[in-house]
Amino acid sequence: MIEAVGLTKRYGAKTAVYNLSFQVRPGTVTGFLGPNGSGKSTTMRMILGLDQPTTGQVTIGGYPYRKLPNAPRQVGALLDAKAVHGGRHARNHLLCLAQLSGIPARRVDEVLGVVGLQEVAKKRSKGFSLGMGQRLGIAAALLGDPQVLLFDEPVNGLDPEGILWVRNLMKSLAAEGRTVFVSSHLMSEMALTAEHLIVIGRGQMLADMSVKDFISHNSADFARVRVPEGDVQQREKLSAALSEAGGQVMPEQDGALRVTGLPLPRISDLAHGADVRVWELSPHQASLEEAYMRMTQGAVDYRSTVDQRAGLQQQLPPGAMPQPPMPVPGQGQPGWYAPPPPQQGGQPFAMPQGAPQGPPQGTPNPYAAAPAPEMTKSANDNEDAR
Ligand SMILES: Nc1ncnc2c1ncn2[C@@H]1O[C@H](COP(=O)(O)OP(=O)(O)OP(=O)(O)O)[C@@H](O)[C@H]1O
Repeated sequence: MIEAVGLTKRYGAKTAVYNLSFQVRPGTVTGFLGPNGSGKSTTMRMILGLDQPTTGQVTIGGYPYRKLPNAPRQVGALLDAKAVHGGRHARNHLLCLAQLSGIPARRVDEVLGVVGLQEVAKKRSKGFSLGMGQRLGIAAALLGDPQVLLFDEPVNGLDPEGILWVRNLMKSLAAEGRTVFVSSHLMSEMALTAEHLIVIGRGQMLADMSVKDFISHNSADFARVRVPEGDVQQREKLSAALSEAGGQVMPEQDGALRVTGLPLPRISDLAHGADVRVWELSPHQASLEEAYMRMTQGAVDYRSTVDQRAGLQQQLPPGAMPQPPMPVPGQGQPGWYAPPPPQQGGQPFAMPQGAPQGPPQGTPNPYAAAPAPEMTKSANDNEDAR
């Protein structure tokens, strides 16, 4: 099991990870989600002892990585698929790693088979495609047959078949009782791969719950109702009738109304009662990706100016109220999104039991005063910070 308690990492003035507490349990795939720059890689580096936490701690099986007996046999990781000696054959690369960790050479051929690189085992890795590089990185992670596996964005650059392969590999590793921690910024992919989710934004915990709970909390049913095109009066009349009956009504980009809190037959009756002609009345479910985007909306560091100016996010019809962004815990933003109450096995915005609930004493929350940056950051800022 991986356990983080109050994990915080600062690089100078930049706080990459703030007060993260979570557990990653064996026997399941745990997805680690967050937008670009949210602190996933930094967290993984701290788990692997490649970066020292500023405060807090993270352990694997009760030990910090650097104190873990026979670490390469216990923990395998794919952090950066490009971090290989490009001049070496794939097999030689793995052989070097195996020798360093006292792993027998036959295991190299085994893992080359597992990742499907036998045919190119004697090719130099600098000629590898991104997908082949990912496979080689996964092979390296599997070398020591470890019980704990960390994969940072393992499906990057893979084609659909490769993505399916990674998905099944992660699941089978977990089914063997291993601890599998996989980072991604794609909710849709994680929903298919993981059983448990840890979602962070700007280095802070946004959700720690099972995928099942995430789905039931976030994919609310709603109805879409459409009146004859351009008939604003009819639409307003219907909207008023539905609201009066206790429905929540939101105008959509294309002029339809999104209604929650009322069953379809009731909506139909209310429209009939209000003498409004309906062109469409259909049931829908908000997608998980949508829920994830909403959850991390206030915690995105890098956003296109085109996105902001032209409003690539859904354009609302005249008169509609835009939704304020999702508050990041500790940022003190007013929020419309009330996380649902904790349920069995699910703790939105929660810390695992026994972990500190607030920031460590004497550690001010670096996000408390800083509002979410409105301006676009360039990728160079990111590089400079490094
Ligand atoms: N060595 C470093 N020095 C300074 N800042 C850093 C360093 N490493 C990371 N950061 C900053 O910390 C923040 C978190 O970065 P990190 O790479 O952990 O995020 P991430 O969630 O893995 O992002 P991505 O999905 O883009 O890989 C970023 O703002 C990044 O610029």
